[in-house]
Amino acid sequence: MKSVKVAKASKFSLVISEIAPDKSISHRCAMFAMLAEGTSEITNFLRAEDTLNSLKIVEKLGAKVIDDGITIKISSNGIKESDDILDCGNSGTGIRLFCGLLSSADGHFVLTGDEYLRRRPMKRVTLPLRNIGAKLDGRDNGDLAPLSIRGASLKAFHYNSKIASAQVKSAMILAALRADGECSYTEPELSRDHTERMLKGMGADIEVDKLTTTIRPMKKLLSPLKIRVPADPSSAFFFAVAAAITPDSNVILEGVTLNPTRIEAFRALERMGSVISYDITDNKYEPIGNIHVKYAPLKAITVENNISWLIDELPVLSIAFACAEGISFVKNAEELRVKESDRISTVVNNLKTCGIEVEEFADGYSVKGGELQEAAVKSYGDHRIAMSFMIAGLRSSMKVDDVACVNTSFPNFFELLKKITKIDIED
Ligand SMILES: O=C(O)C1=C[C@@H](OP(=O)(O)O)[C@@H](O)[C@H](O)C1
Ligand SMILES: C=C(OP(=O)(O)O)C(=O)O
Repeated sequence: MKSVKVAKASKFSLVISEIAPDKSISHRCAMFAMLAEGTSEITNFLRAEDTLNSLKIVEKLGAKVIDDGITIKISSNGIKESDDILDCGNSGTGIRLFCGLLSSADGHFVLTGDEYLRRRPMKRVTLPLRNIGAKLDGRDNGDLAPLSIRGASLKAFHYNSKIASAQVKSAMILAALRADGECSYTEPELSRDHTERMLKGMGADIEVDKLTTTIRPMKKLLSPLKIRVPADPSSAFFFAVAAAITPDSNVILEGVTLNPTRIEAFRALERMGSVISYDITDNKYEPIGNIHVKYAPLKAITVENNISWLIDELPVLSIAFACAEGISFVKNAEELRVKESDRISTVVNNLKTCGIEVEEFADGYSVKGGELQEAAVKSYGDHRIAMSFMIAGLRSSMKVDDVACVNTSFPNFFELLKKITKIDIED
């Protein structure tokens, strides 16, 4: 799929029940099933490239996976050495969490990924894991994939992380489950907490006290997961912004996880003036429900706190900034530079191409609200950049090149966008 042309939209009113299932939770379902005794049963698993790669890896590691198209059943008899490399594709979550899971497994493993993933930093997990005895290596002294792991015994640890990263935290929690004593992990700001919630739900001995998670090693295998994966708020947010920038529009996004560490972008949109309500309908592992977003004129805001709670949504939030009155700022967001693309420069370059005044800083950018111009922009191979600028097209028409990357997280994005406007896909 080479490019997409998105036509300017007129007002719409939609209820969307088919938002892509949560990517973070789906990865964890596949991996955590390997720690359980018995069969985990997962419905609404995200069938997108990133998470299907994790599922394939789990199979290569010896798990039995039965998929009837609705429920995925995973049973494991311990992690086995694979006779092949383990390809995480585009997924930072995949590769970093597998580092934690495999550090103590019996055998030798090689993790790799696509050209984008092979450029992303891995020292954030390989160094702390090496410090507790893991035998991990890779290019640039363990910073770049392909990574090789020789499973080893791990020492108990107390780790103070300098970055609020759920991927690092989860890798260390997975390692801690098999370390030789009680471990703790402290982060500077709470990052998404699916790992803690899900593993606790499976019976792991994990306690969370503000920014510190204490983990006692597993004495026995955990209980299997029985879970329906909720919709992904990071995917839902594209359609929240669609309604927020299209006069007289509104959207109801159904069955989304309302985990407080995941809905900060909706809170930011509320601060900008959108009318948003939340309605909890379920609560297993975490609160789940519907989010209703109504158009209202937008005003500029500064986003600088709890950045990890909206890090993936910042590209499309920036489209809302471009449609708001005043200058919005993103600060403390240097982590954006090490995602699938350097999202500070890719957002800034594309907004400039659309005639918006922007300024780039080391840790963020500013966006002066104005009129988005019809333009042709690039995805830089990054799914969130591709989808963000397709949403910008609802305001001004837009051609976005290189959009196959959308399949990493949200394969039915195009189908849903078609409910709002006309799109031409060039294969
Ligand atoms: O743990 C996770 O599932 C994720 C954590 C975040 O990355 P960091 O841990 O690098 O902040 C986020 O950007 C990513 O999309 C998913
Ligand atoms: C950063 C992302 O994912 P990952 O780190 O898993 O590649 C994302 O989905 O925006």
